[in-house]
Amino acid sequence: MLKVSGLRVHFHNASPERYAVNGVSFSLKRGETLGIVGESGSGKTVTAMCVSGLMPRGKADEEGSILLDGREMFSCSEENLRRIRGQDVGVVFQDPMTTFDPLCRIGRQVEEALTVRGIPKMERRKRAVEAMGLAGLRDAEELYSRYPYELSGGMLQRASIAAAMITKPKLLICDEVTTALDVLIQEQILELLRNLNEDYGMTILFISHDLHVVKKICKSVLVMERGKIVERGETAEVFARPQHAYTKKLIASIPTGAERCRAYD
Ligand SMILES: Nc1ncnc2c1ncn2[C@@H]1O[C@H](COP(=O)(O)OP(=O)(O)OP(=O)(O)O)[C@@H](O)[C@H]1O
Repeated sequence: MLKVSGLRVHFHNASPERYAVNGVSFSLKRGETLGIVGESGSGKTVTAMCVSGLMPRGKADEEGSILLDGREMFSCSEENLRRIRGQDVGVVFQDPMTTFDPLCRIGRQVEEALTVRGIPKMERRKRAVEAMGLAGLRDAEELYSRYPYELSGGMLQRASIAAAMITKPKLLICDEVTTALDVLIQEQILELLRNLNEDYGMTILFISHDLHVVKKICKSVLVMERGKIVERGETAEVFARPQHAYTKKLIASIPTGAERCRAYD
């Protein structure tokens, strides 16, 4: 479904030899869950932005190929990219607090991808309530009319997943979606994503700096360091037998369960 080949990205304001992404290739089959892990600045988000067609125009040189269902993303017009994003690719970001406009009711924002496609109001509302329910928001009908400040961080993240899912995209890209949430809420969001994958066959590209989180949701994983993939494989296998020194370092930096709990005491 997704085939990325020789992706290279160089920001115009970076030094000539510094590539944000430097020769990344991978593919993703329908229904798979693939994680991308790596430290801050390793190129995970830039890779995801290229795949979702969100790279800011005129700021970087991009090379390589990204085929989404056989369609080359790099040759798409801005309008087509917007359509693909609204229809085939859903994206969820780290901070649900900044995803939503504080002055606009939640339901209206969840259904935005349908608004731009000209779907009538009643149909939009019905589908927004459905998507919010699917994302595990109870009383979705009532929450539809609430404002963002009336929802907790976990509820807002569920609402942003609902917004990304409303068009039933083929691919859901999750960029650090649990990072801003506390441990219990993290678990609930991971469970929601697991269900979306298992029950609805949703294909997920899951980006995180935290291998521990990736292990819980992704069947396979790519490890990125300084713009390159240094290791890839089944997540369980990479965990059990990491080959690259950088992967070993990432695994060693994962806090134990007890340490994670203490951090939230
Ligand atoms: N708009 C931009 N302009 C210039 N350089 C950028 C821009 N966005 C990202 N970069 C650079 O690209 C490189 C990769 O960044 P990227 O955001 O993909 O890293 P990351 O692995 O996702 O880390 P983080 O988790 O901190 O976002 C970094 O060196 C970063 O400074």
